[in-house]
Amino acid sequence: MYWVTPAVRVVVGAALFDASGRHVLAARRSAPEALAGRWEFPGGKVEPGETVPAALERELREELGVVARAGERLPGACEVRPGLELQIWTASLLAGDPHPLEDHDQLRWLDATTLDSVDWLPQDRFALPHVEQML
Ligand SMILES: Nc1nc2c([nH]c(=O)n2[C@H]2C[C@H](O)[C@@H](COP(=O)(O)OP(=O)(O)OP(=O)(O)O)O2)c(=O)[nH]1
Repeated sequence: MYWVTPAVRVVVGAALFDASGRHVLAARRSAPEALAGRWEFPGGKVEPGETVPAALERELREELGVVARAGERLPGACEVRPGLELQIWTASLLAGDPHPLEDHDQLRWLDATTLDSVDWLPQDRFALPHVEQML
């Protein structure tokens, strides 16, 4: 008798800070229908063989058209669904202006006073106190 540990796939979301470090980017999902209209940290699934920072930098290029550098992982994680774990990592914007190229229909830079002004996906809320401390 043996047990197989199910593989957990990571979704990485970016707490992307602007050059001043005083604003973080929130993105409003346009799909799928169940998530549309809710706000999240832009990102996506880590591909097999890819590191989490590399996935985060790739996703920000694809989704927002920007060059960003991954920083550190924020404490905690959330199970989006069985086998899928959401981690939030910091990222700094190196080049480009973010545009909602894929998966999102609105972007918003938030500061410490407006961080809670959007309708965050519940799964993302664990990261908000950590992000707030950094703004
Ligand atoms: N990117 C992102 N996804 C999140 C967050 N919070 C959250 O629950 N999710 C969920 C939504 C999706 O079910 C899943 C990520 O899927 P995704 O569609 O963004 O991933 P992906 O770009 O790699 O897309 P695909 O390979 O499935 O086409 O995680 C978040 O802050 N950022």
